[in-house]
Amino acid sequence: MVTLQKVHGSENSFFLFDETQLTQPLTNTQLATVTQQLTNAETGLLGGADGVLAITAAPGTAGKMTVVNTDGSFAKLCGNGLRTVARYLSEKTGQATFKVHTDFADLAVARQPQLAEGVPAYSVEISPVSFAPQDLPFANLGVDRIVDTVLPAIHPSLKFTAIAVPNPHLIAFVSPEVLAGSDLERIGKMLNAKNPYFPEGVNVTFAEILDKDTLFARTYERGVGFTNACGTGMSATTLAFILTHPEEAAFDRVNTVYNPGGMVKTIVHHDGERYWIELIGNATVTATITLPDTALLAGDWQQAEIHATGEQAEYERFIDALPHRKLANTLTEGV
Ligand SMILES: N[C@@H](CCC[C@H](N)C(=O)O)C(=O)O
Repeated sequence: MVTLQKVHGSENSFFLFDETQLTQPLTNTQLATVTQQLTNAETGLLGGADGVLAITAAPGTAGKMTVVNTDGSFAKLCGNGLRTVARYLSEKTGQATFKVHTDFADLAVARQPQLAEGVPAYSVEISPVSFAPQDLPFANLGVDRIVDTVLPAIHPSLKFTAIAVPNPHLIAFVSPEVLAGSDLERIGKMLNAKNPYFPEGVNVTFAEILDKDTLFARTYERGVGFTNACGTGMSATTLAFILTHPEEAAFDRVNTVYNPGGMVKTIVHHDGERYWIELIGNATVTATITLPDTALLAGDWQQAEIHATGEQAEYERFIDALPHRKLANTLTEGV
């Protein structure tokens, strides 16, 4: 038997699977298949999810996180997911601060005070950061760095910033009308199908500046489509905010980033050589699921024993009291 958790950060939802329960970890092909079966919105478990967070042993850290998108592609990082992995490993090991291994870096994570009664929170490091074309990667756009740049091949007037953190993000600051309009979906679909500009796809975020240090962000995700929130996207967007709007944002200052699934806090640091971002937000477990490992591999949910934790009601109470819920609800209608 294996036990999974259904988790979310800002309603960006995942199945968390600790593979140390198995005698040997799954192959990448098995993990991609399990992810596609579990997360499918129609045939998956509990209405599906945006991806799977797989945990394996990694000496010198509390564990390794592997992120698989719902389409079976592997992601370089996941910020909302890392908070839930941080919570899982914190509860498993009893540690409050530690490192989680990913393919690109060992990332510092820490337990934080609850956001509200029954809403556990964790902070996670988002890094490494790069603007280099080969790290995103991008090509055929006539530039070798995209910071506040009009890209006529993508949109006639929006100014874009492209940042790998290390997964790829393309960001534009937009008006409320453009935020609610059809450009985000059009650009997200174009750049995540076969295209000459971002050959491996890219997460596309449109953000509205609400105030000093305050944003509303919406993301069309690589390998997924629209999500309620993208943690690495909100982290990269905060860095883009500081670089492109220095009168409204600054390094080492706490930002609030609202999103369709809730809100997070972000702090961007720069020591002259490198950038890194602290992402702070909820790590919510909505259910635990126990099933035979053979059933998990076969995508057979009939023997799954599901236990709802009750945390979702507390999370919903928390977000219902947030500002900008009307905007969030309007954006998610019909998606
Ligand atoms: N939602 C995630 C990002 C997940 C990975 C993304 N789809 C990719 O392929 O880069 C987050 O919270 O960061």
